[in-house]
Amino acid sequence: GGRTEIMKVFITRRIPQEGMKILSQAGVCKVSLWDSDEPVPRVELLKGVEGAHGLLCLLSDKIDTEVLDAAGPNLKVISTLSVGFDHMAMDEIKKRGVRVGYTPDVLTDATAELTVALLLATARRLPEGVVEVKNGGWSTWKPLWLCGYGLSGSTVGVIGLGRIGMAIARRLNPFGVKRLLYSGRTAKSYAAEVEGEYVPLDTLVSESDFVVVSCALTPETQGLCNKDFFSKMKNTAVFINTSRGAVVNQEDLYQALSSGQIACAGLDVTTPEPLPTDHPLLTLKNCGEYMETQGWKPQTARPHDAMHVVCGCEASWTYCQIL
Ligand SMILES: O=C(O)C(=O)CO
Repeated sequence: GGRTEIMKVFITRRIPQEGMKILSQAGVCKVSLWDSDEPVPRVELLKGVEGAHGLLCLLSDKIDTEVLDAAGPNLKVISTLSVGFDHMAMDEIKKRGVRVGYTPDVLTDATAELTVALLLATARRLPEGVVEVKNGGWSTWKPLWLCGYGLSGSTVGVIGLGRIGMAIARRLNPFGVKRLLYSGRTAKSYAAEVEGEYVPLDTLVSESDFVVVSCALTPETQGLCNKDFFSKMKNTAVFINTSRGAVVNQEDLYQALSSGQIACAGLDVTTPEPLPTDHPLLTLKNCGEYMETQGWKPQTARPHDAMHVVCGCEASWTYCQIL
């Protein structure tokens, strides 16, 4: 047999043993890694990739021209342990003939479950309820206190009906959603399964009671949710983002929440992540990164919503029927 060229592989974080085993059993890799649960510092990344044939990176590593230059001409393949790949300069990587691997689908169910959890928690004001139970704010049951927003009979708008958007739509529909709108670059044939209506973004934003962002971060979606966007939303609308922080202009979101332009927001993603603990968004009761509103106005709740109170064990109350 011929000589086997030894491939230098740099890994930017401590990864599961199974992954390390695959690389070592291949018998052709000389692996070095940043052996920590914390992101590799930039200088160490630049040093670590030097002469590497392969790079295994994470979301937190910006893979740009500088990193590619530092790696040099050996570099053949980059794998990212992530679903998103907005942290990588794809054009530059392709130009250099470097192949890219990623891990689509591993987080589809998890992200969809998290999105539903975040949506329900935000709309039903769970974190606020927990705080009120613990701090004694819950004095007695009050019909108009901590009113929330209901999915039943609502219009849900999904921005980006990809794998994750579809998984979210499938899970939300059984809650009695009346209309499922979606927007994106193209209409999707598979949207029929969730009775999704392909609409222009403006229509989605102005007609939805829940706006769910599940698109990729691209130059087109960067800062998509801005002042203009929030100004078109209903005052009673709930905003949920589980995509990327940079899809949202956070100053504009803060204004929309603090002025009562929109009802509340649940954020799984922010810029930066996590937000500094003194960030204005974290001062709002109507913003969950979980965060609900100083600007909350019971009179803006739709009638059936005023009938639902979430606080401690008290889950709901409906109009009395005459028996
Ligand atoms: O894998 C990704 O893209 C993620 O956002 C993980 O949180």
